[in-house]
Amino acid sequence: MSRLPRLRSSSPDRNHINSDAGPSLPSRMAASGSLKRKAIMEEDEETLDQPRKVAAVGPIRPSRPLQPSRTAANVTTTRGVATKPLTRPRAPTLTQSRGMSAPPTSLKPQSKPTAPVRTAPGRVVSGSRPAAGRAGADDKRFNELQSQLTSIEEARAADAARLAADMEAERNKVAELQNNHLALSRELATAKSQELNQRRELVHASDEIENLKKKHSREVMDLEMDIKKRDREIREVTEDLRICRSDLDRERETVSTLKKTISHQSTSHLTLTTQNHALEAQSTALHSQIDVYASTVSELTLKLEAAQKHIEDLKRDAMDGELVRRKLHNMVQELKGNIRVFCRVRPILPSDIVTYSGALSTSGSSSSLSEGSIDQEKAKGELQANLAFPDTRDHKEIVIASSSSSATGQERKEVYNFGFDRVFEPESTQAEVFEEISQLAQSCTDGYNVCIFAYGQTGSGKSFTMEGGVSETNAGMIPRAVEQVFRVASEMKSRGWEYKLEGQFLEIYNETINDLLGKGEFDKKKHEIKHDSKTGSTRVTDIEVVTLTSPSQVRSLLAIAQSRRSVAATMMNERSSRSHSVFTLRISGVNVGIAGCPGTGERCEGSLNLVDLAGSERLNVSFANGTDKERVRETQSINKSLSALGDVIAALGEKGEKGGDKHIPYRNSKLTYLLQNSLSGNSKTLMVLNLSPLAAHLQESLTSLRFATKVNNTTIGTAKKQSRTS
Ligand SMILES: Nc1ncnc2c1ncn2[C@@H]1O[C@H](COP(=O)(O)OP(=O)(O)OP(=O)(O)O)[C@@H](O)[C@H]1O
Repeated sequence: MSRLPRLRSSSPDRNHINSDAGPSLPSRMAASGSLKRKAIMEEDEETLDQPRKVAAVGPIRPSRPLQPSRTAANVTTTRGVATKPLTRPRAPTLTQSRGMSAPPTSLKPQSKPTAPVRTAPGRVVSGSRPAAGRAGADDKRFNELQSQLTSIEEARAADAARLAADMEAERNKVAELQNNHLALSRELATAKSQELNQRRELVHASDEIENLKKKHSREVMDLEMDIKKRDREIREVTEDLRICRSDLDRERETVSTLKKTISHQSTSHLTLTTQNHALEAQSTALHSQIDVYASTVSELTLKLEAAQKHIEDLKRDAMDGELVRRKLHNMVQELKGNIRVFCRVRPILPSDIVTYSGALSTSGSSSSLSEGSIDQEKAKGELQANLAFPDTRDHKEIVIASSSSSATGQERKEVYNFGFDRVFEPESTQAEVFEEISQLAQSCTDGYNVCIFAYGQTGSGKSFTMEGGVSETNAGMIPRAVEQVFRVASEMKSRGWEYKLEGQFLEIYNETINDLLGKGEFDKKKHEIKHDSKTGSTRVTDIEVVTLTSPSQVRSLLAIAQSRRSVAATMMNERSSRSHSVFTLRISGVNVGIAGCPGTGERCEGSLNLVDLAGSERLNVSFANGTDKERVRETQSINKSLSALGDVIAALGEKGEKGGDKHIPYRNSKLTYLLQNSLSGNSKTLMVLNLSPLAAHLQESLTSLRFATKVNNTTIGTAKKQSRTS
């Protein structure tokens, strides 16, 4: 049996297959860059290395079928690999012809028997026997051989025929196999191309799977996020639901409440409907009444219009009346005298009893003199000067009696009688004093300059009169005047006037001005007095001018001034006694009118100067030894300014009497220069003479009384005052 040569596929062929399958494969691998795909490709290659059923067919050359005519010896593979030759059919074994190893190719009679016949390579038929002896045997033998040969030939022919038939059969088989092979090759090619396609599809599928995986992971992430979002939403919705439920519960409660209310209201509604019907009936009745009233109203409206017109006329009359009142008030003040003098005697104080206990004839220590006790009253009687107030109706007189010893030793009694515009006894209250002063405060709001002095020796009650004590009843002239001005300003609003109030507070110490309301260091700033001749106003440079909004504010300003003065005081020197203090309240008003009645635009500017003068005692009384130079200087300065004040008032009096261009020595002191505009012209001046009730101060009191009388006899303007002196 011949076998088909086994054709193995070599690695180049595999490469060929691979190259057929894959010129695009590596590039795809490179393009994808995917390790996984590479692994798949390696796996593919390994799969290709596996032995296959079709590999025995040989390399894929479908276009070259096997050649049936090629002998086994000549058969080689296309790659030069030798294949086994087809097996030659074996001839029947010849037992007689041992030397013949192979049959002759053709059977021909030999013409030269001597010649060795080479039947087969290496074998030679020998012809060395003698031809004669052996001719018959040879012929016989030859014949035998010939017959044998013939039979061999025949056998051989038969074998050849059989062989040819076998060959033919083999060829047929080969052809069939080749056909099969071709068919299989085609199938293989088809299968390979399918495989390639499948591989491509596989790669595509891998890519797609990869993409799908990515997409899937993205989708999974999206889904997870979505789930989280949904979870959040669910939580929110749950929270909303919870809130909604609670809202719903509340709403349910509200609804039930409302239902109850509705049921109540429907009941009320029914009641109201009934009432409404009743009211409608009433309304109809009222409508008819309204008609009656409407006619009445129209009548009243006419009357009201007439009344309003009348009111406006009255308002106009009132404003005109206000002008008349001002004029009359001023005339009254002028008639009273533009310089007036009040005298006020303070009561004896417990401190006086302590101070002058040595002078008491009655025994007993000062500590035993409790207030209101008989001893104290007795002591007061002893200490008190002989003062009398005979004018019990008009309170205009004060009489002082004194006794002195003459050179001959005779006791001489003297009586001094003084008359003033008003004399206040020790029991007089602050309110009573102010009642007389309040008219001057009124003049101030009418646009006049007013000046009120408190004059007297140290401890006579000047500060008490001007500033007063802490309590309401003890409030002095300054807070009361301010309060009055505020009250008048607010009352005047109804008459069409609007006021602005400003205040300043200064002291004159040793002819130097100090700002008691200033914020800087006390006693350091230099201030100058400036007069405006056109407006008649006076201004002090660098002085703190405070806009006043309420009386309480003025009280706190007084406290500030007091504290600044206390800082400047020394143990030896009570500042308030040694300096003049001047509180100035400036009032500016404009007539803006009232509703329905336009203002006249009239303006007025007035000022109220409340002056607490320094102690008026004489130098030799205060400082008998006169060693303290500073205090001597203070006293000289005080005396100078007080005498300058007296000179100015006297000059004004002379001018009033005689007229003409009498020189008024305002510039002789800071005090008179400061008060220049408040002492002259249309100004009104009041001097409050404060007296000590003590007998010990009698001489000082008499000096003060004489000075005050001099002032009281002075006339400024039209009115002239009379006075009586002893
Ligand atoms: N009318 C009065 N009623 C009750 N106490 C008075 C009266 N007048 C003065 N005093 C008291 O007398 C004392 C001395 O008064 P005040 O300080 O006012 O005198 P002064 O003249 O201002 O003295 P100085 O010149 O030292 O300032 C104070 O304690 C005061 O309270």
